[in-house]
Amino acid sequence: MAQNAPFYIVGTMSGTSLDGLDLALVRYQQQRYEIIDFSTVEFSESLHGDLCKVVSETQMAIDFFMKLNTAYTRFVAKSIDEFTSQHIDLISFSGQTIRHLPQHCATLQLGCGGILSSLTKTSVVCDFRSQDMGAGGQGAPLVPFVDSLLFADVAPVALLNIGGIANITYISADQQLIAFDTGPGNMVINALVQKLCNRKYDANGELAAQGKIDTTILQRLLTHRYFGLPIPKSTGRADFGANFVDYFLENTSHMSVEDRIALATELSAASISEAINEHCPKPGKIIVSGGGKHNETLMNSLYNRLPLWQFTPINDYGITEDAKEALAFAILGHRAYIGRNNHIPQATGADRELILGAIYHAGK
Ligand SMILES: Nc1ncnc2c1ncn2[C@@H]1O[C@H](COP(=O)(O)OP(=O)(O)OP(=O)(O)O)[C@@H](O)[C@H]1O
Ligand SMILES: CC(=O)N[C@H]1[C@@H]2OC[C@@H](O2)[C@@H](O)[C@@H]1O[C@H](C)C(=O)O
Repeated sequence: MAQNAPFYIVGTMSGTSLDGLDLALVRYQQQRYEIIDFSTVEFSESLHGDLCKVVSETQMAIDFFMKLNTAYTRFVAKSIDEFTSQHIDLISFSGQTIRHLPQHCATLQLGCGGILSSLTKTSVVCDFRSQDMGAGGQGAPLVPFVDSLLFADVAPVALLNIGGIANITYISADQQLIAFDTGPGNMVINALVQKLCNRKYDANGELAAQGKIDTTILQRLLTHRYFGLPIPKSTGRADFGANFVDYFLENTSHMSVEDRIALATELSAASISEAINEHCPKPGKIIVSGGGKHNETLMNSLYNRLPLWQFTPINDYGITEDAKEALAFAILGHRAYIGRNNHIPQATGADRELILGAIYHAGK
């Protein structure tokens, strides 16, 4: 291939919110990555139901799991096929995390890169997390590598992604990087809204805006073990899934729906801002991405709690806020494919720098 010929990558991301599959078509040319197209494909009702089941049950039949693994992979293949008519050189497949137990050196993503490669007749990079874990890392977060590639010039800067789980990358003026998951982003809010209002999420934070925050219970919730752990650290449903939501509901049974959702929203804002105040020494720009950016009540609380930080739209850097993680995986996968480093060990606690991702070549 001519050295300056464009190389097209599809990055996939389906995160802890289980709201669908994000796809970014990314062009790599002259050492630059550019998003050409982006789409979110909602899971079908039956796939969504099965995914919810698999992430919430502790025991499950192996046949159910295996069939779901293939069904999810077929869904990804079909979604990519319908997403673009552009010839694709590489798919970078993040998989769907269904369990994350870093203390046991265990993280499990649904999705089979080999099947995806055969179905799409395209090379696939997948399984980004396991090698990092084997080297003593948390297996997450991995996007900080991309943050450092794209945003080191504007340091001091914090990149905050508010998905189901919220995570932060901080790059200091002297280019030191720290990164970790701060705790719940939308995960607890979504669970409450789904349980109490039969809606998917609190659109624009409107329910939370009508509630009052019980600061005593908020302080109690902030004593959760995870918030006190040292960094680097990562989390997921094991910490903030069904068990935590049950605990939350028990402690707030006297409260109105709006007050409960306001409290869950404030828990996210408080845990994010306390983590930033504790670990990010010098305020600078803060660039927010992920679906939580659309929750105005959550964002207003962050603006109030972080007055010294300069909130800057990620769109100023040519990236739409919903597309960032899919773009990031496109970049991680492409780097693996061309044999270049795509890993920052201090973000995960790994003991060495690696090139993360397993590669399935498409064949002729
Ligand atoms: N208009 C909106 N108002 C409020 N919240 C919204 C809105 N749009 C999206 N969200 C929230 O954002 C969530 C999706 O965010 P996102 O796609 O970034 O998460 P994810 O990638 O699944 O999670 P993670 O980054 O933890 O893997 C939705 O489930 C919802 O809670
Ligand atoms: C194990 C896992 O899938 N972790 C996700 C999750 O979603 C957000 C947060 O928790 C982050 O640690 C990670 O995803 C991002 C994309 C990452 O690896 O950087």
